[in-house]
Amino acid sequence: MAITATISVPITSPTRRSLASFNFFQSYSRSILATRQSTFKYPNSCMVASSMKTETPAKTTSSTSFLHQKESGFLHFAKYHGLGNDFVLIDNRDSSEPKISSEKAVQLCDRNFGVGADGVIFVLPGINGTDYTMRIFNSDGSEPEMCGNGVRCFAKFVSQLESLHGRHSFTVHTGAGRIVPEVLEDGNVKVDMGEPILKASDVPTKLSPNKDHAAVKSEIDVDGVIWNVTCVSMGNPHCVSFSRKGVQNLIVDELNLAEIGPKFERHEMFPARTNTEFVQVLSNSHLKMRVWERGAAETLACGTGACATVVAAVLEGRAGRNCTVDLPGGPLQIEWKDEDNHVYMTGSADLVYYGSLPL
Ligand SMILES: N[C@@H](CCC[C@H](N)C(=O)O)C(=O)O
Repeated sequence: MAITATISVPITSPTRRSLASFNFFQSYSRSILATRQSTFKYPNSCMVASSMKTETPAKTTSSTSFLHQKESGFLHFAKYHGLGNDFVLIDNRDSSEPKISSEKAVQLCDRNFGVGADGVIFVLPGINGTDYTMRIFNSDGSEPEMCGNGVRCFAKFVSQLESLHGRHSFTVHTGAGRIVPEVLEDGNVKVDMGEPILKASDVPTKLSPNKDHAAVKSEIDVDGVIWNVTCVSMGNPHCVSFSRKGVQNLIVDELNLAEIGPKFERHEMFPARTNTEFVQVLSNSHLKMRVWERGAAETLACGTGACATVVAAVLEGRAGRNCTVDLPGGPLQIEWKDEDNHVYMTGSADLVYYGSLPL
């Protein structure tokens, strides 16, 4: 099969993983049409959502951009990552149905035979009064309700599509309800992730509630080992563990996630499967976390997981409401605010490259 792919690489140096993806194109393409470009091109905006808030909303007037190419038969995408949790982003603003199927998303996410990513994210028209809708397929093709690193990447992608600069925010409809990302002056993204769901049956978990309808520091038998877990939903389900029988504070680097992660993910106590966070407390405001994601295996970071971790740490009395969470891919700042019960996540989201593939 003759495949023609184009890639535009931003001036920032690509990560180890993106180089792998770049190599994929090199080996699979009969011709590579585009190489490095030294500046981003910000196109004219074709759709700016009504409730979008911008401070100093400067719009450039440069004519075309890679992302606005519309040849039929080609899928144009941007590859982004949030702390190494990487995604293929697709501009789907002209239709409320995703441009590709979940099966195709699985192929794209394959790190050997595809682009390579933890998920595929679509920017769709807003519903219920929001500016946009975000949908996502995990790398196994399942569709989660929400993705924290993904929504930061989504925000940066929308900023590029709409040529927005300076500080600005917009509303995003997700399976977890209305989420509000705000792109900050320094390029980081702060996201109002809404309220955590603690009622055990809503997480969902079959573990018996033991504190205000929530499962907090509950015992669970995973293949003969007794772990303590607190279950939290950030729209998607999380099971957070700081300890297991005989070990009061986990040393997360010692854990074999490839072995234990799948056993949590498909444990009978989690009817919708679960994401699992393994957490080491470094101080009252500093946590170290590794994650086994539902539908995506171990990833370098998980935004909803970091939020669930801070909520669980507060519920177990292990840390305060404002924490830095160190993930294998880098840090996230998480605050569970007392005043409004919302969780706020701040972190980076970076463009890796643009690409095209035949559909
Ligand atoms: N990595 C994401 C979470 C993605 C969804 C998750 N795998 C699920 O199935 O719930 C994040 O940053 O939150």
